[in-house]
Amino acid sequence: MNESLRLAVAGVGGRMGKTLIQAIAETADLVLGAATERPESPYIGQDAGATAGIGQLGVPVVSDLGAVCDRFDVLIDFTAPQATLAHLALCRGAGKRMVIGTTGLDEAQRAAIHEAGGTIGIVYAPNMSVGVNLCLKLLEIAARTLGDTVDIEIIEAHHRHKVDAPSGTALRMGEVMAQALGRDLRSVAVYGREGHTGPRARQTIGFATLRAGDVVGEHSVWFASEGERIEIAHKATSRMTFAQGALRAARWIAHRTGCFDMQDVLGLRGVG
Ligand SMILES: NC(=O)C1=CN([C@@H]2O[C@H](COP(=O)(O)OP(=O)(O)OC[C@H]3O[C@@H](n4cnc5c(N)ncnc54)[C@H](OP(=O)(O)O)[C@@H]3O)[C@@H](O)[C@H]2O)C=CC1
Ligand SMILES: O=C(O)C1=N[C@H](C(=O)O)C[C@H](O)C1
Repeated sequence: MNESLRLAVAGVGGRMGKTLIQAIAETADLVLGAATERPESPYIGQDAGATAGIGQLGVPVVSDLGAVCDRFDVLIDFTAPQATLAHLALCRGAGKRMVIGTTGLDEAQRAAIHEAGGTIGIVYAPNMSVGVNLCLKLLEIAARTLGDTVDIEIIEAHHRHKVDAPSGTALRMGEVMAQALGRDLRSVAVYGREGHTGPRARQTIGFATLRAGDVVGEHSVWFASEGERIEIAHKATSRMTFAQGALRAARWIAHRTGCFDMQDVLGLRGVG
């Protein structure tokens, strides 16, 4: 009989951390081996199941990931950039695989993750939902087909607690479309407009950010020309969709080395 894949979840007190604990507890082939939080967190010492509101799982929340490295095979990390980088160093040293969902990382931090893929297996994606990853493929095809005949605008909305903007997903959407169009996102991105902006330049890719209430995550891309507009949109209504994607990624990376994203996990790379 196959042994269960042992997972660790970092940031169990967070919105995604709690959802991940619930998802793992409902899954037969995966087992929670370790759970972490910040040293100052009130959840330290509590049972991870209690933290997630599902009763006892027999896994205490600890602050030192290094001390529990022998209890898991894959770490799932939806925390914050600095925490993720610290966890990356530990997992690299201990030869543990990672699924990273944290957004808001700078270029150097992203490069460090890709570099660690030379040693361990990592799935790193700003959005783990199947729907969003399918949308990324549709956006690539739409951008390639419509080319310079349309204005492209990305609109995203999230809950009031989100700390980074634009969302990691919106930025990835911009990267995918810029690449399909042979543009460099760093030179064509426009992050909001104010005052006398002048008319819009065709090559630009605009970003608009909304933060309000409890919105889980919504992304919509406009391809607009004179006389018509195409919209490709995705609305997440439950964080469980991200958690299920992360578990799928954990199973997929369990026996691989290298840095991948959800396009690889879902077999979408090179499609279209
Ligand atoms: N890729 C994807 O599909 C998705 C990505 N995300 C991203 O995931 C990240 C987390 O989102 P969300 O759950 O909403 O955020 P939360 O702020 O609710 O959760 C993050 C948790 O990580 C904890 N944390 C911070 N530092 C450490 C540390 N050193 N060790 C352990 N835990 C730590 C935080 O503790 P404290 O609050 O005490 O600081 C908090 O409990 C964000 O970057 C978000 O954009 C979110 C959803 C989907
Ligand atoms: O912070 C969130 O909540 C989310 N963050 C991700 C992002 O920045 O793209 C993904 C998802 O939309 C939810």
